[in-house]
Amino acid sequence: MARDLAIEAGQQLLRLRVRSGFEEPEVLRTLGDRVAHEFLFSALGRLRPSDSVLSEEGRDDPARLSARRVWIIDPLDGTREFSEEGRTDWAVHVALWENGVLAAGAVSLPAMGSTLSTVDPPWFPEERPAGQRLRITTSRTRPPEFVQRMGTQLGAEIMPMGSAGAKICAVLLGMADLYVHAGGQFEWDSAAPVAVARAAGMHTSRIDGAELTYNESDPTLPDILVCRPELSATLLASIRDVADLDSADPHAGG
Ligand SMILES: Nc1ncnc2c1ncn2[C@@H]1O[C@H](COP(=O)(O)O)[C@@H](OP(=O)(O)O)[C@H]1O
Ligand SMILES: [Mg+2]
Repeated sequence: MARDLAIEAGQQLLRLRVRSGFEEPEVLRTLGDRVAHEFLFSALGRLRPSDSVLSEEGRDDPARLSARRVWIIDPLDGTREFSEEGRTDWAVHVALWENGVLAAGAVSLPAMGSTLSTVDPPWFPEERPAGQRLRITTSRTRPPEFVQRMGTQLGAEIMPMGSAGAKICAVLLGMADLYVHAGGQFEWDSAAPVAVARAAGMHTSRIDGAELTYNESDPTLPDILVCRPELSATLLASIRDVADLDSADPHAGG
């Protein structure tokens, strides 16, 4: 169901882009957030009336804190990129949190014509090609301040991209080796792609190695590392070297 809903919301967003054009990016961004949220929120209300919903675009209903099942959705992740003609790095995220764990999730990448989900998580090759440089994907507009130092230390290539979901899918599809973010983010930015990444066997954690947890009373989740499992120890050590983890402000936004 998460996958079907993410696909349908994505189709609506593609049609909206065609109808509106790109002359007024701010209007397109506002409409995109609203159209996708309204579709998902009403579909979940109809299909799963007893469940709670935590959405980037909705009011935070405190009932979710005592609910057994909570849908954590980002109706349009990569809103900025959605409003730029020709860009494909935006996504729809639908995740189900159940009794403390992410039970299911789907990320649709409508402009790429693809959807990744926990139903059939992508397979990734057991080994990276020998001698290949590491590829770090990170935010186009708000990369962590330490990412250039990390790249230098690891001799890695930096691949800026929009949307947390699109970046995690890039790692899952072998287009990048890791996604790192710090400085601010929310549960809806990562819940669905992290569900898929875990199902595929990827490492997912905070940048200090702590577990990512969802449906917390404060939905901020400011930093994340997603990578191939065999890289996690090296990457967490590199982040410890180049980032000032003690001064990281968990409530930084922007
Ligand atoms: N410093 C920050 N504070 C709050 N949210 C942030 C952030 N940096 C990134 N994000 C959010 O994380 C998502 C991916 O960001 P990016 O494209 O820069 O990698 C975006 O979601 P939305 O597009 O749903 O708003 C963006 O708003
Ligand atoms: Mg988002």
